[in-house]
Amino acid sequence: MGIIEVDGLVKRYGGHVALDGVSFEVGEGEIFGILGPNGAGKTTAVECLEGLRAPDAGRVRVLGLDPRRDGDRLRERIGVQLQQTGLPASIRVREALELYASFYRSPRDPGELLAEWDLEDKRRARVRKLSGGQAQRLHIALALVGRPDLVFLDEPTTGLDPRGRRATWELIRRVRASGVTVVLISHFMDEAEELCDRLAVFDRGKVLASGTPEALIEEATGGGGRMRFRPSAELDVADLAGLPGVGGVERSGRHVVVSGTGDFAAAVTSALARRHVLVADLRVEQTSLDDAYVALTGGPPADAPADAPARPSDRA
Ligand SMILES: Nc1ncnc2c1ncn2[C@@H]1O[C@H](COP(=O)(O)OP(=O)(O)OP(=O)(O)O)[C@@H](O)[C@H]1O
Repeated sequence: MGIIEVDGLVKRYGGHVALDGVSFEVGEGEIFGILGPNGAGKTTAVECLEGLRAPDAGRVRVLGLDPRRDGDRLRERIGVQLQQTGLPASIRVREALELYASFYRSPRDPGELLAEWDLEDKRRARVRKLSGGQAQRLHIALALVGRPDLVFLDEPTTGLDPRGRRATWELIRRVRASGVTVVLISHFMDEAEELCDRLAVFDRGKVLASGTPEALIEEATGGGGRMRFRPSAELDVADLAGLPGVGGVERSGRHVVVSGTGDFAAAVTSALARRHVLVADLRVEQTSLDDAYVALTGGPPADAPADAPARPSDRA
């Protein structure tokens, strides 16, 4: 049985269909990603899971409970990271954790959470004075106070610098390692590929695809990768197009870009060697979740911040 089971979920706002027969399942101990462009229905789906919205049709079970009927019991066992906590602006970090702890029968020790989320130095700081990264970490710590079995993290690394993002990824992995199932809403494809065991791509109220990042990449793009290089001598690109596994060859300025599957890179390398052509600036990239997302939704994440870190490529 899944920790979350969603089958044929429909939610309308007036005449607008926000969720149009959504189905997916989340297994125990997974980090499950919910991806999709703005307005795809991600928040609406998560709100239905948390019992905050009543579905118009379909079946939703979270930890074996019906979120609408058993909302109180469910909320004792889930943690929700909110972008805005609605905390009084003058409250201090430690007080916020103590306040949240008071809502639960057997809460985590606030001091332990301060240490775990690197907020010890800030325990007496007012919440409104925290930096973006510190506030983000506090919001996650608050979601964990009640020892949840399942936690919903909404864009947990938005606004963090690259080091902060990696540190947060590590902590999210630790949350999972402690036995908590994680549902992660994200616009960052590198983050989803790095962290998620499985994920669902939403678009216009439907789930376009779900599965492991690897399966999604394979399904949406056929897998494979791209090779980009600058040849040392004139090269007839048509010669490369017929090699085994090669799907496409194009010129990009002085560079040649070859895409393909299987052992295409080895075939291209030996063809070049036979023609005594050397390569410079060689870069080989595996097809990424970003490519799969673009293939599925027809565009990049609509609101991915312009300074979103580029996906690291495998440089040969
Ligand atoms: N309370 C509401 N009343 C009317 N329409 C709403 C309401 N909430 C959301 N919608 C609409 O439902 C659709 C799905 O919205 P939702 O917030 O679930 O998308 P999302 O995928 O979370 O988007 P984002 O990435 O921007 O947060 C959108 O078209 C949105 O405008």
